[in-house]
Amino acid sequence: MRSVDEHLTEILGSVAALPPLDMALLEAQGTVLAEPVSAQAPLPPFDNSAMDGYVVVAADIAAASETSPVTLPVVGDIVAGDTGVSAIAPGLTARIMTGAPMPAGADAVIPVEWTDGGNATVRVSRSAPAGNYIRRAGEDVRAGQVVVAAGTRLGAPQIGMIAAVGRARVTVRPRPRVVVVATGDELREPGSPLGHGQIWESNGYMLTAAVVEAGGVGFRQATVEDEPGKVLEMLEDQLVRADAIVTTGGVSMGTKDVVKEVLTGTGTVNFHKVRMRPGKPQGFGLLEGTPVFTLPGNPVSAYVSFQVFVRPALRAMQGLEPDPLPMVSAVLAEEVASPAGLRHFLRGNLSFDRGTYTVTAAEVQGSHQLGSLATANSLIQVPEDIETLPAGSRVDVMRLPS
Ligand SMILES: Nc1nc2c(c(=O)[nH]1)N[C@H]1C(S)=C(S)[C@@H](COP(=O)(O)OP(=O)(O)OC[C@H]3O[C@@H](n4cnc5c(N)ncnc54)[C@H](O)[C@@H]3O)O[C@H]1N2
Ligand code: MOO
Repeated sequence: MRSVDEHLTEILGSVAALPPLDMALLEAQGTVLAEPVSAQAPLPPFDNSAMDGYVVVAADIAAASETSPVTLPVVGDIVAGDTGVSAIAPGLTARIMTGAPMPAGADAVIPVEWTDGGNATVRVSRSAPAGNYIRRAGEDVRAGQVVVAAGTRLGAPQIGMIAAVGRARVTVRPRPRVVVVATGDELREPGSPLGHGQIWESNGYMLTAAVVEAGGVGFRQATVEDEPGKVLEMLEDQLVRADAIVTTGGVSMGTKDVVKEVLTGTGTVNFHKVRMRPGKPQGFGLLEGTPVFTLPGNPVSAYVSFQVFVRPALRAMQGLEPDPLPMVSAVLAEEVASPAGLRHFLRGNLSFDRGTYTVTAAEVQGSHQLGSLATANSLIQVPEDIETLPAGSRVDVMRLPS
């Protein structure tokens, strides 16, 4: 038996970040930036108006008030997108729109609400300091400033930022393409009828969805029978399109545990019992350089194994830190028991009330009981050396992706 940490260390020692690719900005959504993106020019690139109103020389309206407005001749309109050079002489004003460049000579913007909105002349009924409602060049981003650092996952704000500095393409680590393979003669496709002893295939769906949640592209492969030749052939066929392969089922001690049978010693794949529950039987290795994770067949075991071993590896392949799922410290609502010597991952429900996280373990914790996983929002982690934790104890809780 090996520990969870030993197994994870072997995995992380064998996977590498995928080579970077140049991608169109919108295609890169959800990928991880492999280069720092910096601004070629300041943002905003020029001083501009923050309001629809009038540009003035502040000193000209220093005495303006509701009771004694100042009237100025309006010499023109400056709208956003104006490229011509304009200037304002003292004693004059021009109408200006939000985002339009400040004309030379003017040093303040008066919002239209402080005026009578006049066309030929305008009455200004409030004074303003120099700089009023002017957005200065470079006050958002300085020229040369890194706006999105390498290693950042590109969400909507980062994509907006990169476009704002004029870039249409970026160098990113692509999403890892992960082929998910479910094995088992008893498995039938959801949507088809079941005979006695058969069940609908669910791990393939669940793990493909988990791959997507972890930032990868999931390809669910049609179920294969427990026939060694077919399983090996199918796995080898998948290598052309896979950055990683995840299998589920066929790794324990049964006579039909074909994944273990065909992969033991193939490439660098090896099988181990890991000191955890659920998820004890695990296999991992490289097949022609591609990481292969052979997860157990019990649905909750497969899911927990994915979160503990596969997700960190997929993060490393994207050039991210192989962090575990976000963890919080919570108070146990009820006592839990845990097997000696195993790290126990219990399905739980985490809630936050008046500054404290509380977690309640699901009533049933069998590794075949998917029902209690589908209603859980977290996994309580009980360390190997603990057998009982009374209500009120502090525990580490992993939040499941939502
Ligand atoms: N003698 C022993 N028996 C078992 C041991 C052991 O140490 N000694 N370990 C148990 C543990 S722990 C686990 S976990 C399972 C792992 O078994 P396998 O990985 O070989 O998985 P299967 O036997 O193929 O299936 C187990 C269970 O899960 C259901 N299953 C499998 N694939 C799917 C799927 N794609 N969708 C839905 N359900 C699936 C399958 O029907 C079985 O009920 O071994 C224990 N046995
Ligand atoms: O580990 Mo099995 O994964 O306990 O059911």
